[in-house]
Amino acid sequence: MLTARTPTADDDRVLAALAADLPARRWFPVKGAPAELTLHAVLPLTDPADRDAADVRVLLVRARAGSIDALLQVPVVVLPDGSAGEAAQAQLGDGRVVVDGAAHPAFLRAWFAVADGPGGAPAAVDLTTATAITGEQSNSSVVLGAPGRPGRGILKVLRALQAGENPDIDVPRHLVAEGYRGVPAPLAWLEARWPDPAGAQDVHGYLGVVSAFVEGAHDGFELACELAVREEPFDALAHRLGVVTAQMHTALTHAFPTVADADGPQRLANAVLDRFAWALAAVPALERYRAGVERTADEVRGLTATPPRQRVHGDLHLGQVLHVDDDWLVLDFEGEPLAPLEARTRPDLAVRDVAGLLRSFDYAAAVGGLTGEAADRWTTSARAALLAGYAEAAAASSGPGTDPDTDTRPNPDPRSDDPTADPGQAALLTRALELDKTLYEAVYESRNRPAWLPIPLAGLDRLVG
Ligand SMILES: Nc1ncnc2c1ncn2[C@@H]1O[C@H](COP(=O)(O)OP(=O)(O)O)[C@@H](O)[C@H]1O
Ligand SMILES: O=P(O)(O)O[C@H]1O[C@H](CO)[C@@H](O[C@H]2O[C@H](CO)[C@@H](O)[C@H](O)[C@H]2O)[C@H](O)[C@H]1O
Repeated sequence: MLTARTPTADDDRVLAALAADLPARRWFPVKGAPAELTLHAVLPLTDPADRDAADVRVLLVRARAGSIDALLQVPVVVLPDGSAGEAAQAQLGDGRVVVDGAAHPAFLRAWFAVADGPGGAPAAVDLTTATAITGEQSNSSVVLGAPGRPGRGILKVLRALQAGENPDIDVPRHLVAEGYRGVPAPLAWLEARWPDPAGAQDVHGYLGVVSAFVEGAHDGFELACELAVREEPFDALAHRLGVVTAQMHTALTHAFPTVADADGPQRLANAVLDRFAWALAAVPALERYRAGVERTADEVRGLTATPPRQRVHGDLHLGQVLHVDDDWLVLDFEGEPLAPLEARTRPDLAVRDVAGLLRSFDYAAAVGGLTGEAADRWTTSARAALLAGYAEAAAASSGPGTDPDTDTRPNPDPRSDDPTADPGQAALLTRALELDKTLYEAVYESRNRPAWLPIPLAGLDRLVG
């Protein structure tokens, strides 16, 4: 466990040198508006026992703008000028340069020296090759080890730090402990203690995790977009994804408690209205959907009940699943990065994850260039396939180790103890959670990728326009 220290004048200097560059990073949570950056604390990672060790530090930078107040992890390596080549991120003007730490060998060696877990020090992971992923990510991932060689891992440097449990590490650890094989196994993780920006106490949380690297995997979103570009159906893949999602939900009910919720319909209706108010504050153009959102919330209040709440993925979309060997693996149990941790670890409705995947089909169709009827055709059949796969596997899960894609026995009633077994109620529940997710996406896109805001807006037109 690392412990933070108070920043020195030299740390301030490093941040000052980086200040212009940080807001341009994909993971920086404030886009299109100036953010106030302050150096909150520093986690020293330089090995004090090694006189030749490189100067490795993790800056904990507080970024504030409007309603956003995030504590960001910025790992850096400070090197003599001329030794960093093209990788230098900023000059300190005193013969030293600052280099982004995330994929730097000195940072990785120091990281593994203090990490915990079955792949921690001495590292079972090959640190001689490190390649940063350049993707649409809220965090920064670095692939460790060379292709086709043993000891490959993927380090995820969590960018917006949260105190307490980290579902992205805890959930896969629990699932693997349960014998579930649908997630990459966590190999090493790093925890730290830092002063709470909002209080006098120190808090503790995770800085990152290394998971087993899945060789030859295809990102689900890229795969779906490629098919959409060629107007080829995603249906078979969507069906299997529905199966895998239902199996993940079953495994989660074994690993974590479930909670019956007598006030489920009220709670969900209020949550949709709260989500709308939150989204409206960030994207005033959403006002035109008010009547439709309120109508949906009223319909939800009329549900007889909602299914028991359980641990869920929380932000399931095609970018969180990997296709490998004709199957899907699920990643990134962090939940919605814009939500507080407490909300992300609460038991929730499993159908939230199904709704997340359904939304993703709209994104894949749009990014793949499909419009009008072609987009409708592509998404409608993918949606039907996903829902069918999910329902079949939910039914099959009542028998041990069953898989609907290989099991030939007749299915028992999928939701015999589920109050939303009525198809109309189930469809309303899915629609309400899709609406909730689409409102979230409108905020996410307006903050991160304004050019993509039309995608959730088109979704809102369809759901409540
Ligand atoms: N274990 C893994 N094996 C192979 N690739 C992975 C693995 N974990 C993540 N990736 C790749 O890294 C990308 C980002 O990972 P993810 O955990 O979703 O990060 P973020 O929370 O920042 O979105 C994924 O879309 C996937 O392409
Ligand atoms: O960074 P995370 O993967 O944890 O999730 C956030 O970023 C996602 C974008 O990368 C965002 O997902 C939205 O865009 C996806 C395509 O890039 C699309 O497949 C999803 O359906 C859509 O919600 C996600 O919402 C956000 O939390």
